[in-house]
Amino acid sequence: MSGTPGKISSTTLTLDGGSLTPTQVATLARGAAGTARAEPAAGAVERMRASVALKDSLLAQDIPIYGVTTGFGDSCIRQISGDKAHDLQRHLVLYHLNGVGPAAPDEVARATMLIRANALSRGPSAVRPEVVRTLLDCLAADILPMIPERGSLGASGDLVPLCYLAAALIGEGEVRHRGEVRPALDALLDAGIRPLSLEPKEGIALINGTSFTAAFGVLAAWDARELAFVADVATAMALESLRGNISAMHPFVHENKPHPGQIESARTIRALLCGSGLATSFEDILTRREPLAGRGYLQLDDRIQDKYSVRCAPQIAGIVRDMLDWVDRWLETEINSSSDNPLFDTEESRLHLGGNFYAGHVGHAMDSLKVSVAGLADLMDRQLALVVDEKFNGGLPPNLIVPRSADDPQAGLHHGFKGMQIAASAVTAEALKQTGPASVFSRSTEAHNQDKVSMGTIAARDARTVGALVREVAAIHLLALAQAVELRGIEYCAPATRAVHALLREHSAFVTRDRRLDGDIAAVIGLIESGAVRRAAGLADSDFVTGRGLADVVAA
Ligand SMILES: N[C@@H](Cc1ccccc1)C(=O)O
Repeated sequence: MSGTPGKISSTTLTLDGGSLTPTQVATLARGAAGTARAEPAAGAVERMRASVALKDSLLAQDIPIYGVTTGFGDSCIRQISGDKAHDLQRHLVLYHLNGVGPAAPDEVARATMLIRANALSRGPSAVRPEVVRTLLDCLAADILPMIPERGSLGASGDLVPLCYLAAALIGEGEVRHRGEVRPALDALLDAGIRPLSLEPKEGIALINGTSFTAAFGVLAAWDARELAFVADVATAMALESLRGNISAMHPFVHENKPHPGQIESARTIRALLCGSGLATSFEDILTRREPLAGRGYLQLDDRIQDKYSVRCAPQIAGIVRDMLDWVDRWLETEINSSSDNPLFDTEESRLHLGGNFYAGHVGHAMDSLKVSVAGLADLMDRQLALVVDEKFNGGLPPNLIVPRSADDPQAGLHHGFKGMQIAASAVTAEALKQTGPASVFSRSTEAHNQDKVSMGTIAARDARTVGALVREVAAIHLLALAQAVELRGIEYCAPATRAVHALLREHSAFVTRDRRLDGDIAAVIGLIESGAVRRAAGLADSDFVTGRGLADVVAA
């Protein structure tokens, strides 16, 4: 992950089509409404003007320009006269307004707008700078297209979803403006934004691209990074809860299998457990053990190594970290591309016809990412199963609720965290179910012009959904872990896990008797999503976005 967005809300991003980072997109998309400011770079404005001039000169020569003076897709065999070119763009937008499903959340709409504006700022799409400016003015005014989530093949671009963006810019249909649904035209006029009238090529340039898919992808990847960290926090707290063995996190182990993400997870867990009186080690176990003393067999009191969901946790969370390395690189390339067709080469004065609207890279990245992220839910659900179960939790009370004495009238009534673990298992199954690949489901469509498509939009939407489900599992798990470490004695916890426990306790009281916990879960989901859990564990936003790890910060 590259880029240093700092406080984007107080600055204006400059878009040149080549230097936007996923971090900038995620930060801007998730910032406060109306703070998303960006403008095209001077060089971008020049390039856009040059490609418009080339387009105009080719138009004047009656050369058939795909999507400008020809029909779309398979209908490219029909040329129309230049005087119909304006109307053609309008038809294009109208006949794709056929999306289905719920409207994409605001953060997705914002990310889509920023990514599309950046893509058009590269230059070869032959759109006027006004188009990019209008798009960015809407973003700054928080006028967001209502984009139905379903209907894109992720190839031929996100034609259907991006038409909703194009429609908003021309003042058609409805938008969400600071949370309120209203006619696009009213919102534009109120904000002092003149609706666009599309010039030839501008409609297809707006919609023939991967920006909606990439928006989901960037946000899913951002969530995955946060969740990898939260999984390490959970592992540290599970290890304390179970009085587990930190030796599995020793640098020697990980230097001998040096996947960087695995090393980073192990370092993070070690940093989180620094000063813990609950984590044990192989050396501790040796000092406690009774000598074999010539006997042929000895039942050991301690497990010398933990079950996989604790011992292999860095090898599991590390996969997400390592995967993000290449996923972020692919996303960064995608959002800094002309995902459009046709493209205008102003240096050679040539028109190029190609297939950059194919979202295959994002699709494959997301199909992989969602598998590894769902694996975190599986990991945490298994840890939780150990922590709540009196058969495995090393002396913690059954279901993490202190049993009443037999003569207490309430004895045997309380079930504590039993229901929480059931819910976590159900949500884990749902996350795992969502991991079926989308990119393998290519369908030949549109008169077999689009006879191989990416389905990247579905993959990216799945990946974001999986992230949300994993967050739910993590929230349930963290609540149980807060209970477990408190039962062990919070004073024995490491400072970092104690700080996480303190944050959780601000939102959820220790469970002394059966009570509903759904509100507590919702609160902790918010804490994970906003980065509050990570910050409590000691990793600030400024370090996180620049890729520094907890161990680097602690060592500094
Ligand atoms: N992506 C298609 C464009 C297209 C637009 C609208 C409908 C169909 C196809 C292409 O460039 O070939």
